[in-house]
Amino acid sequence: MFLKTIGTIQLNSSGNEWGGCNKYSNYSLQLAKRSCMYGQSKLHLLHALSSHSPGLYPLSPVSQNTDDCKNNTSVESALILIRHGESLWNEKNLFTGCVNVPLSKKGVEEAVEAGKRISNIPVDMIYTSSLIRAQMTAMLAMTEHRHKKVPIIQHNGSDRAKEYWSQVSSEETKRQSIPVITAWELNERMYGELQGLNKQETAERYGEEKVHEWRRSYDIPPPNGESLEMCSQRAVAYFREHVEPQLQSGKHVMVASHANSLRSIIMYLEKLTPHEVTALELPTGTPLLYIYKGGEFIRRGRLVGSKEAGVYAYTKSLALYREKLDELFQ
Ligand SMILES: O=C(O)[C@@H](CO)OP(=O)(O)O
Repeated sequence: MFLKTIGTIQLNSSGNEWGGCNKYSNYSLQLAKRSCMYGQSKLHLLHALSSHSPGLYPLSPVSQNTDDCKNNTSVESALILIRHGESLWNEKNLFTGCVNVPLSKKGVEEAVEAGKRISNIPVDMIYTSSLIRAQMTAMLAMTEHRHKKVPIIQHNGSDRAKEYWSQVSSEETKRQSIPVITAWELNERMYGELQGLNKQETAERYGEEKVHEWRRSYDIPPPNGESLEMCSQRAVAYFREHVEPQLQSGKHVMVASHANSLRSIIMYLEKLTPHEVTALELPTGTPLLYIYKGGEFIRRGRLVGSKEAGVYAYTKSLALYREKLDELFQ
């Protein structure tokens, strides 16, 4: 039912005007253009694109007044959600959960392909789970981004690691970087005693219905594992506490995560019921784009589609961003 809903979404390219931080960005671009006219290098234009969101790196504190931020309809930011590409255990049809399995060759190709689809969408910050398949996906996708910023995984082992090991001493290098935050809260649901078992064999042993219940019901956990509801309690809480404030401050964010952690986040974004979420399936390596504005998340484009244009309907501001990339990197 959910997929059907997605399929009927009306694509609208004449959408929302970008404001807030993006006005800042447009202003920077105008300044940069003027600098170019006066014979200075294209580097200025690059600076302007880099400062799309001011105070990007190190992470700037966002407003404490969440209600003000939420209601601020002049701020509009992009949120990309992406499930990792196929992993070596997806390939073997094994329950994976929190086991830290890398991408398969096909998964690597899916991540690169996903990167092409989002290559014209601004990305200021990346959040991934602590699992390598999500991190590989994000890193590989960013190799295709036209802006060519460098994603830098932030150390998070200790306060010293956070503050000292991740230091970068050049402002220009910082501007050309994208901070990547890893969080265990975005990990795949813990599949308990099913981890490492073959999905088909498990269905034959316990019955299709039981296994489907473990895999897709909202509140029934697999043996000694997490239900979607339990997974959602940590993943959605993390999203609300860490990702949403960045969007509210005008930053464009990509979240690379997993089938079930993302199902729970999408359930929250789209206000799905526990019944509706049971029908939500996310293919590997397929990015989804949302626009955040005035406390609302608006999905742009469809869940499936082989071409960038088929996946995303650009807002005016996204189109402007793309135009500037064209100018820079033709
Ligand atoms: O094995 C897993 O970790 C997940 C995602 O691949 O499987 P399922 O589709 O059963 O939620």
